[in-house]
Amino acid sequence: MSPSATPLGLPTARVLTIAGSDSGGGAGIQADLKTMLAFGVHGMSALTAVTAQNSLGVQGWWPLPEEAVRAQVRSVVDDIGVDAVKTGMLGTAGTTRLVAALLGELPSGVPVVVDPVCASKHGDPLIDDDAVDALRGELLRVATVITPNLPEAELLAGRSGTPAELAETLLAHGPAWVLIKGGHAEGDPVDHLFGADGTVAEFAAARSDNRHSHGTGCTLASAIASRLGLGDDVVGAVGAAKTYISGAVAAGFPLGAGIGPTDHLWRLRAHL
Ligand SMILES: Nc1ncnc2c1ncn2[C@@H]1O[C@H](COP(=O)(O)OP(=O)(O)OP(=O)(O)O)[C@@H](O)[C@H]1O
Ligand SMILES: Cc1ncc(CO)c(N)n1
Repeated sequence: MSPSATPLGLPTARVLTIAGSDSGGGAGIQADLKTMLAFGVHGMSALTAVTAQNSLGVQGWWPLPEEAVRAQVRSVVDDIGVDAVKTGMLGTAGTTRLVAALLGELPSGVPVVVDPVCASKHGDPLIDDDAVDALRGELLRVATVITPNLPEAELLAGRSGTPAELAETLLAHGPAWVLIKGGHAEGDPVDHLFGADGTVAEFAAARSDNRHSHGTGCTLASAIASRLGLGDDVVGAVGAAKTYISGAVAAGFPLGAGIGPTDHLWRLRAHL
């Protein structure tokens, strides 16, 4: 669908990310806004937490006051408006509950992509233990699509199992779609999409042996939100996002001594 087909007939879509900051620039808000730019949409942000983070791991994180999160979301929604929303690191149980409530107040039909971020690529926690219940009990039900990786799907489902079994448990918590990402599995990364309406789809790609894959989850979810904001259906949006993340991982580059970022500009690099 062309960008001129956004709900308000605007030349682009307005997409809001509610997420944490990654000082290293590869994940979080920074990845989200870069991805949105690459998809030609207008990216906006509500910051939930600040992390001190680099290619080696997360050295610390600090939540923002809930009042600040509420004010950022309201400022954007009340004036500029949103065609799609993506959530990432929410950090605390209180912020998770607040964001669920704010998303419940959105005009009906605004797609919401929930990336249930629990840990960084290095396994460093990005969420308090007691926030998992809030994620499962309050955030999933306001989501159009949730995008857990395998460990997150098992944590939220409270069990292990095949992607189909995990998705069945997660769909019971209320999201319309569950996309279980395969980046953590052996072999080529296959992402499995399940709809509450019974739709099942698989998105496969060749595994890139590039280790510089910091922020893949944030990037994929923001790409899905961007395409949904532009009017794609969920299957189309996930397909476009998968193509984008596959190219971005393959082009990821070595910044720092550990896991570097993906290249959000990989499609345009040759033209710069
Ligand atoms: N090495 C790889 N090659 C190609 N695609 C990959 C690779 N690693 C991950 N992906 C893809 O990236 C997307 C994100 O998956 P992943 O499981 O890495 O998410 P994540 O763990 O939430 O990421 P992060 O926590 O780093 O943000 C998926 O579409 C997955 O298939
Ligand atoms: C701020 C932030 N959000 C999400 C992730 C998950 O990759 C990360 N590493 N940092």
